[in-house]
Amino acid sequence: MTAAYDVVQVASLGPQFDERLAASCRVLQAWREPRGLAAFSEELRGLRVAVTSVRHGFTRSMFDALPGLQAVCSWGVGHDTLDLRAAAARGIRVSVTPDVLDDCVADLAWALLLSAARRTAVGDRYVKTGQWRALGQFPVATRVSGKRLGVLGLGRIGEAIARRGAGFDMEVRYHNRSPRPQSPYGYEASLTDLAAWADFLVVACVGGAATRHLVDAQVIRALGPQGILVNIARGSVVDQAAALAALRSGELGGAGLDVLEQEPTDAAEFAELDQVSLMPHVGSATRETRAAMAELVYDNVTEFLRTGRLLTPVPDREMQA
Ligand SMILES: O=CC(=O)O
Repeated sequence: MTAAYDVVQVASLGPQFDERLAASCRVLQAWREPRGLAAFSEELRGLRVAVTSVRHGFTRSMFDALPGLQAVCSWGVGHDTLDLRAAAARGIRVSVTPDVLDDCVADLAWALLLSAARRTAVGDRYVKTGQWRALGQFPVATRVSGKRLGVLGLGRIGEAIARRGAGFDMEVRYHNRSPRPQSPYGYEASLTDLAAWADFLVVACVGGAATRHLVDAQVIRALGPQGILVNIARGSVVDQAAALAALRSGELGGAGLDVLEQEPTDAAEFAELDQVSLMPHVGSATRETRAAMAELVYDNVTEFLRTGRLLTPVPDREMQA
């Protein structure tokens, strides 16, 4: 029996992507179907590929609804919302969109670092709300150039963040599960030691259970009253309650956070903290990078349908983790 569909798309990835994919293969656009996947059980029987995003994820029940599934192509570099164990158990391959977003995520890490240190977001409000004229000189902030940069997670994004440190004359060290022998940067075996050494600690590791609250009260205390914490990875990596308490008491100097434990949020608990710069989880959100990510999802789907191979599969060791 021939399948009615080749691909199920869980969520729209933008009209351009949706139309392009629908023009090249038989796609069930599941978000348009209020009846849910179960209503399509016959037509989905031979379906081989699912398209999703890190935001929409892919759960065990989605795998269960698709008995013929061979590959999941996800938009985004993270895979913490994709059930990799369920995929591995059935030999289903999973692709994400690495590499193409490294520069933009690294740029945003630096934007947040600079904003938290030099208070650019606060200064913007200061000028626009008339405080400059009313109150006079803006308070002095924290120097960035020549300082010490610690990177938690020296993967592709961590590397891009570290490279930018050279432009600010910074010494860079990092912490990973294991050292990277080819890396030009110093390795700290203990995250607490890295935080105690660093002026700025940037979190760039993967999310998920293995890294939950890796940045805990002890690491935050080690970073200290002059230290600034930047997180462009996942909110789950930082113990947010501990960070908030340390920011309020002055035990931590400042923070630049693109990700929080709950998303979306109005983050009322941060409202009074001028030493914190927030962004709404937009590390990769530039026109250019988002287009490149969509292109890579498309290329993975069409390559798999043609050859049975994915271009950017999640490595086997991470599928088993
Ligand atoms: O958070 C975004 C991503 O994983 O790409």
